[in-house]
Amino acid sequence: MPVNTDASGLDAPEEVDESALPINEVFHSLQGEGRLAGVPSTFVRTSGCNLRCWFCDSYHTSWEPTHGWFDVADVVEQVETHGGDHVVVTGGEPMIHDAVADLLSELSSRGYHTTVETNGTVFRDTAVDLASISPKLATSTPTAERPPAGGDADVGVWGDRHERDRLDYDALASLVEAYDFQLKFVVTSREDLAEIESLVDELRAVSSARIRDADVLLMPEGTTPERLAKTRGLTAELALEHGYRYTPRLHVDLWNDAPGT
Ligand SMILES: C[S@@+](CC[C@H](N)C(=O)[O-])C[C@H]1O[C@@H](n2cnc3c(N)ncnc32)[C@H](O)[C@@H]1O
Ligand SMILES: Nc1nc2[nH]cc(C(=O)O)c2c(=O)[nH]1
Ligand code: SF4
Ligand SMILES: [Mg+2]
Repeated sequence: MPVNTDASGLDAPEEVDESALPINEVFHSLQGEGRLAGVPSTFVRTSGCNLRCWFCDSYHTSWEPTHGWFDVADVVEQVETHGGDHVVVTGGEPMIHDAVADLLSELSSRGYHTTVETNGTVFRDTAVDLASISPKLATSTPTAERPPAGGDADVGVWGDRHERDRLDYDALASLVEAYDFQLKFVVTSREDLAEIESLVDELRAVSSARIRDADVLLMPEGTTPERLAKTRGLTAELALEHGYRYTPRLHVDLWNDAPGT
């Protein structure tokens, strides 16, 4: 499915019904991140996000959302053309959309293994085989010194909103209690480790789920092999220091994070 260039925002046209989703792209690739890294998977990328990480590798779903509106049935049809049995629903933030719950249960009823890539701020009761949760750390917040990587959008209003909304322990607790999960943190700085440790401790305290250190994955920040070459050493070091897991970004190593990969 081609990327739609309607960048006018996320308001659905009048004629679009509630079962429609803003879709940025559907493509087949290898899962590049996390404990299913290397598994051939079809990716459904919704558009629109409630946060604005400065480093967002999907700028065209957050800072400048582009999309077309498609019914759940059309999206499922697109997925079926790619074959395979693993689907990754990502974004943008897929869980902000009501219709994503229908998409996931429809995919599941057709026998697909479903992963949701989510920032962990919204819980939905649906069919998720792996909740791949990436809570956002203080170092993700856009500032004048850390403007968005993809363009020159104004960080003022979004900096405050991102900082206010990036962590929701009720949503995080519901996600880890309801689903098999991984907690996948983007690392940009040594100071991230203390925040990750206290966040995981707090989540252990407020949820009934068992959270093992092996469920916590540290991922280097970067959308190019050159940038990853700079961030992965520190990320591996912090993973070893605490006993957390390290995850690579295979799609960046292999394909430079090009669209459709
Ligand atoms: C684009 S996000 C979409 C899903 C959801 N909004 C989220 O942030 O989890 C997919 C994954 O890419 C990660 N990510 C985004 N930009 C990144 C970057 N520059 N380097 C490393 N990981 C990044 C996110 O943390 C998340 O795990
Ligand atoms: N190959 C590949 N693996 C991925 N894992 C998570 C991705 C995402 O953008 O959510 C992603 C992606 O964009 N491409
Ligand atoms: S939460 Fe995810 S999609 Fe939203 S800005 Fe951050 S990385 Fe991008
Ligand atoms: Mg990506």
